[in-house]
Amino acid sequence: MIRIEDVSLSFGGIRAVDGCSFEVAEGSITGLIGPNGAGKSTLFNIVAGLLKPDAGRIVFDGEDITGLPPHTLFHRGLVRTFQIPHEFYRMTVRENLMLVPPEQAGENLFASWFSWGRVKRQDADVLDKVDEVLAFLNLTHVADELAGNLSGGQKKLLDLGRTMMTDARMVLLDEPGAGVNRTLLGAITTAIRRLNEERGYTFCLIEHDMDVIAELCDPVIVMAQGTVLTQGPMSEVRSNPDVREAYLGHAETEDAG
Ligand SMILES: Nc1ncnc2c1ncn2[C@@H]1O[C@H](COP(=O)(O)OP(=O)(O)OP(=O)(O)O)[C@@H](O)[C@H]1O
Repeated sequence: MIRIEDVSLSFGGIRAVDGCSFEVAEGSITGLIGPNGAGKSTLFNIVAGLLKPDAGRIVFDGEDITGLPPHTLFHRGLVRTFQIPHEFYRMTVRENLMLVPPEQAGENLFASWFSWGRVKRQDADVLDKVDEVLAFLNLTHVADELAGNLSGGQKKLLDLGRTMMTDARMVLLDEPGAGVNRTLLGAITTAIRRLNEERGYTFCLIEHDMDVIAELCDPVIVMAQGTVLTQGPMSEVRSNPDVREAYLGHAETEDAG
């Protein structure tokens, strides 16, 4: 579904992504792991249209999408989970979901925020879907709570909910488990799995929690020093000595530093 072809990007002298190639197959939940500084987030930002690579290309559904802006990718069904902008914390959970109905606001969340009156007039078309998303994610009981009052895990669920409002097909998730307690982590992994199995979403997710990766992802791509070190099922990746060395080598470097 997505093919990353020999992509490179340097920041000054640092080769953050260095000749990186892999594919995310349609219908998969593909994990992207690797030690700190391996280039995972930079690669995500390239795929999501936030950074342009120095070389290489990104092919989505057979079309070259390299360098296309996020709102164009959004309309093609490629979405990166949103960091909820601070202003949105002063809106309720329900209002946050109402801001991203499929055909308009997600293109530019700030634009929709400034034209809130217009968005509200579309309520009738959107409310059913909002209710469905709230129920799916077990957020109905906090629907009228301000988003800023949610726990970290609930905010991540709301992020997923906003993705669901967009009819996404391919979702890039950046550390869905970071800073989330175990109970809500279970809710998040269940939601990801259900979206994959029941709605056909394809996921590519960066995650440092290996339990989350082992539970959800096949295949797992391991990046180190800007490129792919190895890939395969978690059981294989876990026992690969090169992977261990990449992580340990990094830890030693950090210890030394
Ligand atoms: N905007 C930037 N300017 C300069 N250097 C950057 C920038 N963004 C990333 N880097 C560098 O590029 C390299 C790759 O960083 P990146 O954040 O992509 O790694 P990562 O695998 O996502 O790491 P982590 O797991 O810690 O998030 C690192 O050496 C980082 O310091």
